[in-house]
Order: sequence, then C-alpha cells, then structure tokens
Amino acid sequence: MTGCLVIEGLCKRYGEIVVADGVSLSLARGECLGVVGPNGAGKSSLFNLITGVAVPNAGSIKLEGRELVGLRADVRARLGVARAFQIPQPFAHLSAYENALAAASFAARLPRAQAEREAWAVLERTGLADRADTPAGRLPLLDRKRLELAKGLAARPHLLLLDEIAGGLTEAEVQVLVALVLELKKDVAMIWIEHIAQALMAAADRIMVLNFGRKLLEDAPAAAMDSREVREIYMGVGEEATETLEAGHATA
Ligand SMILES: Nc1ncnc2c1ncn2[C@@H]1O[C@H](COP(=O)(O)OP(=O)(O)OP(=O)(O)O)[C@@H](O)[C@H]1O
Repeated sequence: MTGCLVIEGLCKRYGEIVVADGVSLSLARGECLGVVGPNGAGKSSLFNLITGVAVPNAGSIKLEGRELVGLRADVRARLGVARAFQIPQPFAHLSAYENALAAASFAARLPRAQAEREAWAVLERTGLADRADTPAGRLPLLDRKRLELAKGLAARPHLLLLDEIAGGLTEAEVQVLVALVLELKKDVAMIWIEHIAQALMAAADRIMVLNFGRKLLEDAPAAAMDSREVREIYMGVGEEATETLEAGHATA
C-alpha cells in the first residue's frame, strides 16, 4: 500500500475487549477519512494507537513510510501526528497566541523566532488573528475549536486527527467548522471521528465504519451512510426490517 498514512493489520485488545481487529487503511495527503461507529466501537482507541497513547498487539502504522509503532508519543508528534480533541484543551489563562506559540515551540520544537511566525500563521489560517490576545478560556466555543485546530497545525502535522470536534456546536457553526476543515485538509492527511453525520458528508472523501474494533466497510460518504451497516448501527434497523425497507424501495 502507498499513502501518507498506511495502517496494516492493526490489533489491540484489553482483556476480552477487542478495540482493533485487523484494521487496515491507507490515506493520502489531501484526503479526509471519516470514522463512524457505535459507542465503544474502537474509534478513540484507533487514535490512541496512532498517537502512541496505546501500544498495539500487532500491526503496522506508517507515516510517510516511517514505522510509528514502537516510538514514543512525543516523537510521533514531532514526526507529524497531531490530534484535536472534542473538548478543547487550551491553557485557559494564556492568550490564543500564547497557546499557538506553545504548540509551535514544544510540539514542533521550532526555534523561538520561527515558532512566533508559525503561531501567527496558524491563527490567521484558522480565523483567530483578531482574537490573538484573548485568553483562551474566554473564547466562545467555536473559537476554542478553531484554536484546537490552530494548535494542531502549529505542530506542522502530516496527519491531523480530529476527535469529534463538531460536538456542542450549532448547525450554523458546524458549517463554519466544515469550511475550515476543507481548507486545512489540502496540506495534510486527515481522519475525522464524528457523530454529526452532515459534517462528515461535507468534509470526508470516504467514511469507514467500525464496530467491535472491526472495519465493517469503507466507502464514499453517501454510500457508507446509506449502507445497511450504518442504518443498523444508527437507527436500530434490524436485518429483517432493512430487507423490508429495501423491498419497499424496489417495488415503489
Ligand atoms: N485503556 C483501556 N483499558 C481498558 N479498556 C479500554 C481502554 N481504552 C478503551 N477501552 C475500552 O475499549 C472499548 C472501545 O473504546 P473506545 O473509546 O475506543 O470506543 P469509541 O468507539 O471511541 O467510543 P465512543 O463513541 O463512546 O467514544 C470500550 O469498551 C472501552 O471501555
């Protein structure tokens, strides 16, 4: 397989609980893979395995051809793995600029002058430049989400992992966030775990469905969201009901 990110045969279990069951995927720069699945499917665990928070029992995770398994989390961050969280995690008392600067200085390990330039650049890019002096804790939620993305970008990632970042936003704010994600994805490979379906429909190139750590399917967004697997997971539509539904469509 080729790609910016190539995962092969990833396995992880906690006792009886299987969170990754032979997961493989390949992602190019400029692509966004949406990930959906019910609670406990292994979505966050996938990110933990990629970032180095968790150690797989088997499998390979290559970023730009380099094996990440076996490397510490901070080394992976320096090699270009960044993660943005659902609950933004800024230093609340520091300004937006200082937060971006901290990310550029520590995650990307840039020298001071370069880190300062990078911090301004990512604030501009995420639409936060005019709030640079505002303490992060006083930013409204959408701006804290922007800052979470800015911090991820300041680390100069090859791979940006978005962990339910649309959570808590209004529909209009989700659209603003999606527009920003679409702009950012040009330069990185992106995986977006998200419960808000319209966000993934708008931003993802493909959607992967996970359940019990297993990849059930990976397809174009509309096909994936319309699949029996997703309908069963999200709407509780059993197999019989799904067949009836399909038969109804066929004869309509
Ligand atoms: N460190 C751990 N030790 C033991 N069990 C764990 C650990 N991390 C995750 N699990 C379990 O693995 C399963 C998958 O968890 P994970 O957080 O990956 O699911 P998820 O798909 O992200 O779910 P959600 O949508 O609720 O966030 C859960 O049953 C969880 O309790």
